[in-house]
Amino acid sequence: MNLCWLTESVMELLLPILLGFLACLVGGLYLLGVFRQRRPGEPPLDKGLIPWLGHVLEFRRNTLKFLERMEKKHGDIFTVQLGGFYITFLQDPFSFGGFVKESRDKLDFRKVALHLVHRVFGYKAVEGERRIHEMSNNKHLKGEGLQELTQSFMSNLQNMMLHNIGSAAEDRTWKEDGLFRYSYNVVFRAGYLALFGNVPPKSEQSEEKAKEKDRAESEALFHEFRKYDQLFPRLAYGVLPPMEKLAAERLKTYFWDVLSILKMKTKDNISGWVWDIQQGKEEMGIDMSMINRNMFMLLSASQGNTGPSSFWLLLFLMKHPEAMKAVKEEVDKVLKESGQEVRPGGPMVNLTPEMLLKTPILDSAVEENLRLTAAPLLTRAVIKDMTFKMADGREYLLRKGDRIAIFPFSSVQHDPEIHPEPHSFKYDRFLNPDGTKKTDFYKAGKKVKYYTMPWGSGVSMCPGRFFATNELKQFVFLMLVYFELELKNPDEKIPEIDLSRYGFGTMQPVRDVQFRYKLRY
Ligand code: HEM
Repeated sequence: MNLCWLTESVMELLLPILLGFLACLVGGLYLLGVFRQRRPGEPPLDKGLIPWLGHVLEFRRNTLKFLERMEKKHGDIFTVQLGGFYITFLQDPFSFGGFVKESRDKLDFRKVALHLVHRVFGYKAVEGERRIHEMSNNKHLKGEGLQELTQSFMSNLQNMMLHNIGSAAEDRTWKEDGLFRYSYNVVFRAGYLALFGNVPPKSEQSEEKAKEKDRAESEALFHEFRKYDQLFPRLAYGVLPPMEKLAAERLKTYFWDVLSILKMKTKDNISGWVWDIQQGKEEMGIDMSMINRNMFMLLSASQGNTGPSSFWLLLFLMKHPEAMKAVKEEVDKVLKESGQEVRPGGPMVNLTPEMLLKTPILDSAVEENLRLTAAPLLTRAVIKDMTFKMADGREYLLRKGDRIAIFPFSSVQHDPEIHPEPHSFKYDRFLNPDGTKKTDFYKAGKKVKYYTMPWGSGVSMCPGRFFATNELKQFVFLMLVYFELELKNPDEKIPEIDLSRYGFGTMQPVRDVQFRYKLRY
């Protein structure tokens, strides 16, 4: 009798614990994705062998190869498990319209972006702030605002590239540098100064001193930025080891301080783009420390891709003499028509926004360069259960809480049907025989609307694309009109790309390439 009572009491005590344990186990298995099955009407599901992680290791190792493998296995739409997320990849470019144009209440870009910017920049976005960005983007990264910014980039570029040219005999000797280091350094610093402002001169005589300070401060900033840049992909994936996590925290604090509102308000020539965003946020009552973090985001978005892109562009031109010849002839012609020339002791060449409109060959080379090296992953959160319609009429169910993504680098930019010999740099790929811009590209006999997407598309399309294009063109233009360039080893192969950066914009090389330059005249 007593024993029975004891057993009953123990059971009474244990049952809730057992049930709790069971619930945790089921919940845990659920989170690990063990119960997830493909439902009728959904795209093929591939969870991978490792619970919760799914395919994330292979995906991170080489996104391009992984997606090619999945496409071969499942076709042009499939869902894979990646670190706890279920992401549907859409590989059919004809169906991109449904991704790009779908309303925000079904497919939302913001949700994905907010998660990333919090992890990478420590920034928490505030309801209603997007309007401030949109207004500033429209006013300062297009039209007249863009012209002003382009002009400001030009004078800062001259300061970075040409400050030490004079009549010294040294100018006529070859200088050697790493092409990646040189291009990224110069374009980053000129872009940063154009957007975030210059050190103000204290008197007439000290203008040169102020320029010198601009060079020194921007050099220090670039140095720290490169450290952050190298941590970036692993920081974004949340896989930094503890020591590097500490280093990333230290770097974040450095940038929040250097780019802080207080420091910035001591500068001259702050761009309208940065100023309006900062003012708009102050007026909204957003905390100063958050605005400082936002400034770091703007620095990273605006400077993280343009420098690496300028490196690839110069390298491709140097490796392809026929392209170099065509671009050189074009820039020399535009310079001559503007009535300017490069001569010893003469005024610096000023490349105006009007001159930048007269370079179709360089435009095509820039576009081709981005096709080969810009590899963003475009992702949207699925906000509610929905049906996704493919261009050929197939329909697939997408689940609330999942994500959908496109990786145009593989699905269009390297598709041999759309771009024959997709791994080759063909400077005139985006030129019609009559010299106008080529926009007609075909797959299976049908015209492809999204034939290259270095800037993303739709709501999240890069607002800085016109400025970035101008920056690339200005940099190459000055390099070609002022300098003779050559690779230290003309037979050197184009370096492989660092695969860990797939998905984060412009790719970087695994190693630098040495080059030499000296004044042309
Ligand atoms: C070659 C240079 C550049 C490339 C390849 C590039 C590419 C991109 C891409 C692919 C995205 C969005 C991707 C997505 O949908 O998630 C983006 C976003 C952005 N870019 Fe750029 N970009 C470049 C230069 C610039 C410059 C110079 C600026 C500013 C002056 C800039 C400002 C931004 C901003 C603010 C965003 C975020 C937009 C948003 O939140 O909606 N970018 N960029």
